[in-house]
Amino acid sequence: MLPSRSLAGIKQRAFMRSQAVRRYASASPTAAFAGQKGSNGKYTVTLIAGDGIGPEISEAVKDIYSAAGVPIQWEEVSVTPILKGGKTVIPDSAIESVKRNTVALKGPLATPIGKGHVSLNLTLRRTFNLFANVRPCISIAGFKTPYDDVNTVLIRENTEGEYSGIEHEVVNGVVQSIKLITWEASERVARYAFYYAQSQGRNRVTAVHKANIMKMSDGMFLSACREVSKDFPGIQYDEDLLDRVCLQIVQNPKPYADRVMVMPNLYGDILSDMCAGLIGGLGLTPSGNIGRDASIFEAVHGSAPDIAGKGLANPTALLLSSLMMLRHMNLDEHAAKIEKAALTTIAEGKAITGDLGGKASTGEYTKAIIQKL
Ligand SMILES: NC(=O)C1=CN([C@@H]2O[C@H](COP(=O)(O)OP(=O)(O)OC[C@H]3O[C@@H](n4cnc5c(N)ncnc54)[C@H](O)[C@@H]3O)[C@@H](O)[C@H]2O)C=CC1
Ligand SMILES: O=C(O)CCC(=O)C(=O)O
Repeated sequence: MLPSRSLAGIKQRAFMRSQAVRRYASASPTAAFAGQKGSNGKYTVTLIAGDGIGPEISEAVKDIYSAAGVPIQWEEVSVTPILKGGKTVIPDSAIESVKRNTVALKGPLATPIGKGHVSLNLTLRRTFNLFANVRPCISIAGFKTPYDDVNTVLIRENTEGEYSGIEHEVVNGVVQSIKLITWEASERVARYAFYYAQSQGRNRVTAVHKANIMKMSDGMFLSACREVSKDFPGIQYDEDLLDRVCLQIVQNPKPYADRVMVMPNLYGDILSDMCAGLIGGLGLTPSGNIGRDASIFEAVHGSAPDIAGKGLANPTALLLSSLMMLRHMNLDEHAAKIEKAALTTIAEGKAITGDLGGKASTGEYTKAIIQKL
């Protein structure tokens, strides 16, 4: 089915136009937050602390939120996988919590390499049909990196593609991994990317692909993007090859400023780590997994086992992810206050973590942010 101009779609476009432009925004027309404050005046948000550095950076976010008086109470759940009917699944209590609260903040979850249980990150995205993964990558003013003008947003299809998890051995020594692309998921993420661009004042959407090689799968992804682009005449649309984008953005990120790039799953995973390198590393890049019934916010980075438990982790990426969450919950004032304190702390450079060239521990950096609130 090709996308149509429904009344609901027109209403949503009007709604999104009325939204203010915000830096780490989630722009989620399909998952408008409908949570209610409890009798204590607070919203309940699910917290999955995660593995490796997850507990340390989650603690930092909790401390900053307490100090800033954010009206949120955390419902901490464990996602330690359990075996059910021969399958690895996430405990029902965690699933129920996310369903009930419709928003969650998630620390990184480790996945065994080449063996063991399936990725719980991917399981969560599939369980809640979190179809768009929004990954803003924006230079931090005052923090010196080779470029100071990176300002792009990657939107990654988040439920299928190369991460469909359909793998099998055909015969001994021959394995097959299926890249599944559907029109429905491609159209849905493309539409979200255009909504996002429109609501955030970004005037261009680029579909990133390898349809020269994967003519049918990426070819259909592009067709879906082209169809959706017709509904957004005010937004420029173009297409570019993934390898060219990688080369060009590391040589000169300026032409990619103010645009949104939408792409299949794996490309978004890799390109977002590469873009993180342009602004100072994985300690700085947030993301939001957006769905219709729930949204889960998490850093782009993983569990960083090499530094876990040493007080070296930079909590900024998780903190900025949580600010996307606050904006999704219409708690913009709280988000703006915390964002200013964090970005000023980084720009000052006196109390920054080792990954940014500083000497501060996670705790010292957290305290410096709290002092600025
Ligand atoms: N969404 C998620 O939960 C993700 C989970 N993972 C999982 O995480 C585990 C580790 O993956 P890696 O490939 O090592 O990637 P990673 O992102 O955990 O670490 C890559 C490098 O960046 C550094 N780093 C990452 N976050 C940092 C932070 N906040 N502060 C300071 N330095 C930071 C690490 O120390 C490491 O040197 C794997 O099991 C992987 O599957 C990986 C990516 C995303
Ligand atoms: O699930 C994992 O362990 C890695 C996932 C990942 O890198 C991502 O999709 O962001």
